[in-house]
Amino acid sequence: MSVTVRVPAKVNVQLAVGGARPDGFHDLANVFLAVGLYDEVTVTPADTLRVTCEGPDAAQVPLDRTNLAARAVEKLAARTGREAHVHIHIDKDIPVAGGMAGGSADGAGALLACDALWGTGATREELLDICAELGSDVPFSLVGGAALGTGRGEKLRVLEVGGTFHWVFAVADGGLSTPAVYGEFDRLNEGVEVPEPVASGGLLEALAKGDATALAAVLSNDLQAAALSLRPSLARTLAAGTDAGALAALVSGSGPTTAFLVRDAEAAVKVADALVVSGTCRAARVAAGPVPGAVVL
Ligand SMILES: C[C@@](CO)(OP(=O)(O)O)[C@H](O)COP(=O)(O)OP(=O)(O)OC[C@H]1O[C@@H](n2ccc(N)nc2=O)[C@H](O)[C@@H]1O
Ligand SMILES: Nc1ncnc2c1ncn2[C@@H]1O[C@H](COP(=O)(O)OP(=O)(O)O)[C@@H](O)[C@H]1O
Repeated sequence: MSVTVRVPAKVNVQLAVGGARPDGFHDLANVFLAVGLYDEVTVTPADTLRVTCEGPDAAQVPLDRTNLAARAVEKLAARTGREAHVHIHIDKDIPVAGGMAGGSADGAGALLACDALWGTGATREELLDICAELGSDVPFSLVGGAALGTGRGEKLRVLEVGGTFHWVFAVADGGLSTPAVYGEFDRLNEGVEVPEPVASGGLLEALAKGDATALAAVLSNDLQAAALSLRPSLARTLAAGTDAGALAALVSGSGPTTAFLVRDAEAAVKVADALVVSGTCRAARVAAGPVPGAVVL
């Protein structure tokens, strides 16, 4: 018997970053939107813990115990007094190290899949606690939809969204390390009093109304300057998307994936084609959101 869970990628429509905390993390006002690009995680009983992965970026995914899906299963097994003896298979469509929380998606997916496989009876709160231990973005991968993440991003408040937003994602060659981008943020802000991160009222209103034009005017990412500093060529990708008619362009989270908000599904195809023709990215993907978080198929 196997259980398969489907988990979406995310884009940060606002990522407000505070100064570095004593524990090395940064306080955030992180407005997440789950979008329809998915990984599927399948767990099957086995003699030992094993991870396999397929998909265009599979070669970049670690298959040892550092894989977030393996770590999630080990944590759930330890908490519920079981052996973590499962084969985890990841069918990966989310770009790796792209600022779209693919590893977090696999962690949340493996957790939910093993919870169902083993019938642990863990509460939603217990599963969210394990997610928060795994990484700042993992709780949102479980919950999906749209949410404001505070603390290091793990404390979630679900947000109402009044419509569907259409996006194009330009996938870059190679990834960017999340700690390296936060480190570059600190370097760029040396000697600066970084303000407390606060969610924008206008942005929450635009989300609630489902108003893409209003959302486009207020999208923001405090990590964008750091990502561009480490990968200056992303400026050309951002320009190619806006030249092609995107309402707005920004780096997705820590990057290097760039995200383009567009008016509708038709505009998405046009902007994606133009991005590919521009030669400024490896691939362009079309997706809409919000979509639900991790679900058992
Ligand atoms: C930037 C964001 C935006 O949603 O995601 P990505 O764009 O990378 O997917 C997140 O903050 C990434 O969350 P996640 O990838 O779960 O990070 P974690 O595993 O918790 O932490 C990895 C490292 O990132 C840095 N980090 C992470 C979160 C945070 N609030 N402050 C930090 O400084 C720390 O250096 C930490 O050691
Ligand atoms: N299941 C997983 N899928 C992808 N990457 C993983 C996974 N488990 C651990 N990792 C590690 O996490 C790093 C960040 O990957 P990912 O979560 O895709 O990007 P990001 O943090 O930019 O959203 C990768 O470079 C990889 O070493």
